[in-house]
Amino acid sequence: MRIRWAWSARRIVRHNVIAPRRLLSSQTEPGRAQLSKIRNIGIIAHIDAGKTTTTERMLYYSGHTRRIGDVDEGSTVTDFLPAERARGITIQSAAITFHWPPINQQLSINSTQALPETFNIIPRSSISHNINLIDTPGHADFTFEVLRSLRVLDGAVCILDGVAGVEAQTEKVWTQAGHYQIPRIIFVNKLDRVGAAFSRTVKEIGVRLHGWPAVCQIPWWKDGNGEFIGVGDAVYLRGLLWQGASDGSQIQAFSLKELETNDADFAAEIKKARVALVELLSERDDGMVELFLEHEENHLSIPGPTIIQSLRRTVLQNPQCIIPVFAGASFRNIGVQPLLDAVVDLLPSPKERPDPEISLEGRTGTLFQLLMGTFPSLHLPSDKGGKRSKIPVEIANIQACALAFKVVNDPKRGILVYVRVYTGSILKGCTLFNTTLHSTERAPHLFTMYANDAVEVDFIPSGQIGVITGLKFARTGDTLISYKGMNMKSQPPAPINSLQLRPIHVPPPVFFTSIEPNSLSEQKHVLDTLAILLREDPSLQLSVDEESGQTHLAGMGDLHLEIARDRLLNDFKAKARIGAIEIGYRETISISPSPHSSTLEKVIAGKLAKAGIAVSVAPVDRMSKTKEREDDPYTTIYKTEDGNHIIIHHPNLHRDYQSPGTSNLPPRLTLNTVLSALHAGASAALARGPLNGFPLASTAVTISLDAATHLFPETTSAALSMVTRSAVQTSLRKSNDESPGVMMEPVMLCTIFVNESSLGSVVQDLSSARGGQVLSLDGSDSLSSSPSLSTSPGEELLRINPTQIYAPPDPFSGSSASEMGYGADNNQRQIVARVPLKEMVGYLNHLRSLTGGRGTFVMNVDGFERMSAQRQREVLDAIREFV
Ligand SMILES: Nc1nc2c(ncn2[C@@H]2O[C@H](COP(=O)(O)OP(=O)(O)OP(=O)(O)O)[C@@H](O)[C@H]2O)c(=O)[nH]1
Repeated sequence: MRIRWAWSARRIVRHNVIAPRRLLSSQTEPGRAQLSKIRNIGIIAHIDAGKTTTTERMLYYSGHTRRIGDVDEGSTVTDFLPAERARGITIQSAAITFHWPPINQQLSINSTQALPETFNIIPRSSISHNINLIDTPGHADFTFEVLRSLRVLDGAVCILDGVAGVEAQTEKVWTQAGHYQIPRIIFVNKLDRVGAAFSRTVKEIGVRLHGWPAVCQIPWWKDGNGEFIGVGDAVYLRGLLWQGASDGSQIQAFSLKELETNDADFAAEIKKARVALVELLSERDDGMVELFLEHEENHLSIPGPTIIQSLRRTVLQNPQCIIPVFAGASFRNIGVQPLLDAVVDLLPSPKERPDPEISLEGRTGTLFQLLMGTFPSLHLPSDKGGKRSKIPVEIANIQACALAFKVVNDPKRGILVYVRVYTGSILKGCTLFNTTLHSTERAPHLFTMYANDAVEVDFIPSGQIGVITGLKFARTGDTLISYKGMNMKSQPPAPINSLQLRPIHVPPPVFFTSIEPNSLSEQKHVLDTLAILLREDPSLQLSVDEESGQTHLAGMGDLHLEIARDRLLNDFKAKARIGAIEIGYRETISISPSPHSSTLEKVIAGKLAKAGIAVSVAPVDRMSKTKEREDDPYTTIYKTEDGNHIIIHHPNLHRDYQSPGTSNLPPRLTLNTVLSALHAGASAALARGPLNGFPLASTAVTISLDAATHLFPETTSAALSMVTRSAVQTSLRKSNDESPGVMMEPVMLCTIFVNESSLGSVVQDLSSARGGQVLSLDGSDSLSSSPSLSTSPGEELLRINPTQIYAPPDPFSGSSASEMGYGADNNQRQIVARVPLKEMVGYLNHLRSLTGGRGTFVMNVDGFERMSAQRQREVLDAIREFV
């Protein structure tokens, strides 16, 4: 029988429904969708696993596009930047909204009506859901793009290439998603390719992703070992056959009985898969044990929807020990509709997610704690004598709180700020306070983004993802608050004005390039464009070299900067010369000279400005051992990614600027503006070291600001910044004159995966030719030392024996352990090593040549390390030669 997908879903529903129910039309306008009918999901995977190809099918089957976009032709919806289309890779996360099942194909329940009692056994996927899909990039250089997206996801689909199996980048992103407690399901894609090995991939899931694969579908090969034509569904006990050369919307469903006549081996394997699935679920879910007993211990008689319920319960467990696995080949249009059903059926709605983490004045807690007035050690002005009213007014006034998780420059609509709302609703035209930039701006227009269409909406409710246009400042990663009574000139009271949703740590950039506008008249356009790039991607950093006047753009990897360069020159048509991409070395000082005091008295913009300061500098590891107290209200500490500390003592100025102590400040200055000025001055001085002009790392600057001697009625923030910069520069020079500083180089923590047979040569190459330090081989010690792949503190990794994992045999390989990739020679080994970044440039090609193309690796910045005099000379000679 040939059927459309939704009809087949209904057929199943009909078999399992207890009471009759009406088919009703549904009101599914996205802004009003009930929270339980929203899925905020991401697609994560290794580069080229097929994320974009799968996304395009999702949009097509959901009815949001009329033709299937093709990555290879450059006609996809989600990869919309010219640079992405040219390279066929995803760089920017794009969030797209669609409905699944399509509204006109659902077994719909009027959303205003109470759900029938039997709802809990109707698959959720019978009813149209609002899916917000975030496509994330797969390349390691864009890991922070992935991290930023992960923060707003409620669930994720991990796509694996059925030929390559679990790859290094997948493992990394999988683990990061685990840190955010994001429930995940897996789609084994590209099963149409020669060399596809479903079974081996399933076993790799168990071993490398540390969860029990729950095989929900098995591949269906024509005549048992021919072309990939469909899947065997272990949940609903049926075969689903896709017709070749069609758009994949026609699927033939075969019952087990039909299959037993036509393809008995396949039917037998589906039954085996069902037995394995029920057994696996019984180990983790009491509900399944009960069902099993209720159905007289017959694995095959348990209804499909109840299996889905059990799977859902296990997927939502934290940590997630069971990983549902689905099969397909998106490019051949096989397997995408059941995957969409699984998204709706198995992944959580926003209300099933843990309360989001926030930070407030450096303390962490959850948003719910804040809203309920139970946030730890929170002091609010309305607290009287330590007694607190139930929900303090400062908290009750929070009308909405959202995370700007992505800023995109759209050629037609201008800057789009993608937000996820966590509480309240963002209303069209409301005033938003940006707690990162401390700026207020209006949100003139709100949109829901469909595949090729933006629909203007009046509000973005809690749990939803939407787009704000017309914002002038908001950057990727900023927290936005709507606050009762706030106008463009006011802001929420402290500490609400410091609220940060799900803050993430971005490591220091380790590559940089110089940018010079072709002419003076081009300068403004170049700088404006750079400002947009930085709003989009705060892991890019911009600085101006004081001596050469050159602008430097720094980033996470060479591809990261290459893309920025492409966007600057090609998308924005900026006319500038861009230098070669180089490694960002640092330098540090060796000794701490005596403290230095300085006063500035100067006419700035026609007005006398006056300020004084006292500073001292020291290498961080040789700082005085008296521990600075972060909660001391008279000391403010900033720590930068480069390992620099800026410690500001302000003895007679209490940090809470609402306290009477602030009366020591000059007119128009608050303590916040004073601290920002000192921080800016010190940071500017640290941007260029006295030894070779590299930025400083691991350097501590201690600033003493005595209100009585350093502040005057004429003190301005510009004067404070200038005097601080010059005093810190003088101290750094003094230190270097007394004992020359040292250069530092970025060192990477690398996790490398190789076959047993190449282990020796890779380790040898790392330790002798590249000056790396091998920290561990496999084993738990490697995991504890590798932040990219480690679990959260206290979390134990599940170690799974692959022979205990059920997977159907691969027709193209034998079933012995060795042929499945678990024999002596093919055994995957993991090496964790610290290696200087310089030695890792172009490493992938070298690794491939050492491992016959099978080795993969991921790396993170582990910090900066002092260089020996010899290495320092070599690097400087190489740089000079290059220049
Ligand atoms: N044979 C086959 N090729 C596929 C399949 N899915 C994707 N491809 C091809 O694999 C290549 C990569 O696909 P993409 O969809 O761009 O992969 P991606 O994961 O989005 O890649 P990035 O955006 O670079 O991370 C393209 O050439 C696709 O045509 C599949 O099911 N079978």
